[in-house]
Amino acid sequence: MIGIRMIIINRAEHADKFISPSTTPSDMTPSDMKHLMRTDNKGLLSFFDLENKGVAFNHSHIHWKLNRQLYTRAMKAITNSEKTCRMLNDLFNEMMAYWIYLKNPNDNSTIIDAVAWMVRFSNDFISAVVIGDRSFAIEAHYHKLKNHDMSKEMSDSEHVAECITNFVNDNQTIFMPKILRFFPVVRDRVKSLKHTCDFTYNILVEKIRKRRKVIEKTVNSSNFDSKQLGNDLMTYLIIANTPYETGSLKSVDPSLLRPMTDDEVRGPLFDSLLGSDTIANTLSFVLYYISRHPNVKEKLLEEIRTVFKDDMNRPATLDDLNKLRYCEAIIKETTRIRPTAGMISRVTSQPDEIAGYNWPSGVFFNMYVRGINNNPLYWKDPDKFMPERFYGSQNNQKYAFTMFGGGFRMCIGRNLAMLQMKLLLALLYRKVDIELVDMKASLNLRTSATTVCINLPMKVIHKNL
Ligand code: HEM
Repeated sequence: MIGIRMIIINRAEHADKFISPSTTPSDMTPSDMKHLMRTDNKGLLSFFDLENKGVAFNHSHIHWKLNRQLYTRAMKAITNSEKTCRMLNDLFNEMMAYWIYLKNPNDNSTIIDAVAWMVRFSNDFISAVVIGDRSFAIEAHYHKLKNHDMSKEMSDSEHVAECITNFVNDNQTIFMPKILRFFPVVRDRVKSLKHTCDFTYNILVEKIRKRRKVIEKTVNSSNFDSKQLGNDLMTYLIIANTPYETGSLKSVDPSLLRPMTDDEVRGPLFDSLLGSDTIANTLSFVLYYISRHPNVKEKLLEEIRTVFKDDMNRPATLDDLNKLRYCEAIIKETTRIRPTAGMISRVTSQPDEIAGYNWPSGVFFNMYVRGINNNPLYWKDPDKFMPERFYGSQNNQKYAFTMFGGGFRMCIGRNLAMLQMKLLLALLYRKVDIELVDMKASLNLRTSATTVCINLPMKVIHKNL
């Protein structure tokens, strides 16, 4: 990256040294926690108001710790819930209806840009479960494709989806040294990203204000019961440090023992929307690899038939989730070969010996996930797409496969992401077949801090219409 010295780690056995362990007691001080930060904060984090907000980019140890605890607690409650599965089924039915409206009149197929639809689906799903308030990205996308007029709510949803994609596609900009901000090419990227952030922040803050009012009304009602409060991240954040908080917080800095401001609540919600885009890109890669491997598709269909038996119309449930083992293996194998998060970064917080050398503090390390995931040292026939390799204990080397990072800063949304990806894959292949429009075309990729798919033309063939 321009202006930044970076040490690349391409051996799994060296990663453990700079990816902090996740077992340190929560009352340890920042200096006890080694290498917690992802960047040295000389970039534009404060310009984008990310420096002490949320989790993913948070550079303030005390704010990160508070957000991480609240976020983790909410994700546990949200992920293991049948309500979450129901939302997924409902959104799937909605997307399927739009694909049928868009069907070619001469046959049973619809041509889609799989990435665009996966982005909208994930956006709606993550908004519904994390914010507790659905957005209208799927519906808005359909109307956009049909050139229909849209309500403000709908065009806002479509614009948020575009903003999130824009942010994820160019997130390296926020790490650029401040001095480069005024350089001609960088200036335009910073401007575009600033618009992206401001627009999305405003939409989120508007929703937070509305929710505060609803919560106030609920808790002031004469027959108030805490179960009436929503089971979503936004509610958990709004009631944190108020008498209505249900769990306790560990070793939080005394200055943060107060209700969070709207902008503070907005932080983890913004992180979640970014996570929705990561799901969408991972799913797009999964669809691509399944189309390229008919034998894998056949095994997937077999698993779907076994799990759903004769009823291909019933909603998918949490119970199905645990049975979809091959589905999970396909997702992991896709990620091994083509990870969306191809690098995991940390900055040394104190002098340390890493990969056989002594380093001072402040050194920027990047674990080259894609290289390690595909290294023949750890993987037999790494170029072969073989989901079955994730069945046994083929590889015991820690960090030989990394999908969600590790240590204190491991992905908070990993279980929710897996839930969405597994159930959606099963629902999709139950109802339709999906093929690449051009089997010879390679993936159209863009790599920033993550690798994304720019577009993916696919043909959806509707079964039983
Ligand atoms: C397939 C989907 C996803 C993948 C592959 C993925 C991957 C990752 C990776 C590699 C990291 C960095 C971990 C590290 O530095 O050790 C991360 C962090 C994070 N992810 Fe995800 N993620 C996904 C979905 C999600 C979702 C759906 C959410 C939220 C709803 C989410 C929320 C976060 C947050 C908040 C962090 C920052 C954690 C911290 O800094 O403490 N992710 N993710």
